[in-house]
Amino acid sequence: MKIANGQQPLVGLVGWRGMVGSVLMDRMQAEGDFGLIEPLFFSTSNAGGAAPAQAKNESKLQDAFDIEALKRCDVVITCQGGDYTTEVFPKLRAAGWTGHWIDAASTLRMKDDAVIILDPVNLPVIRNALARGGRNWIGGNCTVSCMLMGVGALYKAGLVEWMTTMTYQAASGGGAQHMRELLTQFGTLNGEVKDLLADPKSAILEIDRKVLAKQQSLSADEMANFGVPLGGSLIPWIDKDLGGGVSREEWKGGAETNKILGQGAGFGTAATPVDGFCVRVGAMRCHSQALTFKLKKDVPVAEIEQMIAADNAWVKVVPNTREATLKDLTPVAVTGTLSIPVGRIRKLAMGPEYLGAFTIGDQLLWGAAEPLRRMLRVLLEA
Ligand SMILES: NC(=O)C1=CN([C@@H]2O[C@H](COP(=O)(O)OP(=O)(O)OC[C@H]3O[C@@H](n4cnc5c(N)ncnc54)[C@H](OP(=O)(O)O)[C@@H]3O)[C@@H](O)[C@H]2O)C=CC1
Ligand SMILES: N[C@@H](CC(=O)OP(=O)(O)O)C(=O)O
Repeated sequence: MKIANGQQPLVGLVGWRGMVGSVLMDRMQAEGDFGLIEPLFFSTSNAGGAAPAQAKNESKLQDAFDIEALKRCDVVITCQGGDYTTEVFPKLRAAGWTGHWIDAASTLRMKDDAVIILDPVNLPVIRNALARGGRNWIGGNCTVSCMLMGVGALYKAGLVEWMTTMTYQAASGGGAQHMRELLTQFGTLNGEVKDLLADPKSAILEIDRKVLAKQQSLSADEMANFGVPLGGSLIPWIDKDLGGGVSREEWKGGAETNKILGQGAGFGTAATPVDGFCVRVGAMRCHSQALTFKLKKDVPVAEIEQMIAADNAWVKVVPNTREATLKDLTPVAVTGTLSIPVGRIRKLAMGPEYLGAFTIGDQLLWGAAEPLRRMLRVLLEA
């Protein structure tokens, strides 16, 4: 990125103190990104307040709705959410701003002039768009990004005829309040049967009955975010109802996977069918997925494992044994790391072209923050 007078590019950060934004700040700090930019911190609630320690010359928080302040930036990175993007982005472009917009929200993902960024998977798509003057870079859906970081190799090799993904998505996907609600529910349920649990002679069916009665009588406040109990249960619907029995999260699986791969928006002739069910479970911040592939030909499992393992620096093939699975293929093992384990890789009973796999990713890292900071690096190196 060429900046006049050899100065460092002015990078506006919006949403930096939220959950995704805090993970982004940590990663930018860890990777030395702040050494390469002049950060300008924005706020929707505290303009004029003190910017965080990473600030250099610009020590005051700017108003995130001030178009003139945003226009100063060479790059804006936002994790503030879709409502903010909907309100501010069109005004900023209408005001003639030609800088780069990097965004975690889904609002702009399917726009023709936006690229869904996941550079270990689609750097050629990103570079192509950059060469054609692209300016809008949008992080993908967390589930899709984590899935492609794991098994993108099979798509790159042109091996996938179709894929189903059955997801087990963490509470964090709904936001910070959802994580709190899940933990509060677990605490409430535990409190309900604490005495019985402490007594090894108590009847488990009595404990079960009391837990169910509590789950079924939670107050509206205790399930304000999920709408139903999640602790000790699950919710097989995520995001809006698109009609036809399809949830928006499920639709994103096909639409975004194909767009990331540069195969159109999921419905063209070049598109690979991707579909399945998205389920919220009581995990904290890792999304897990059971995948079924129909391959275009029979490829030996050892060859598939090699392809997956060689695809990028973060994917890790977990041997399909009970011991390795329990050790390395759980949300608890993956949380807080950039590692994308892919395990349970085996041919299914339906035939040699049917392949099963299970993968997990931290939905705040590869699922949200990491592709954003890596896109900034792509721009800085361009
Ligand atoms: N959560 C997720 O899993 C994913 C989220 N995204 C996208 O990122 C967006 C932001 O998500 P998320 O980070 O979870 O949202 P948060 O609610 O954690 O943060 C959003 C904003 O809320 C304001 N805020 C108000 N109170 C607080 C507080 N107590 N602590 C921190 N911030 C506060 C901050 O703005 P201010 O400083 O201006 O007051 C902050 O930037 C989503 O709307 C979505 O578009 C994308 C992928 C995954
Ligand atoms: N919908 C995801 C989280 C998310 O923010 O997705 P998106 O960026 O596609 O809106 C989940 O609930 O797990």
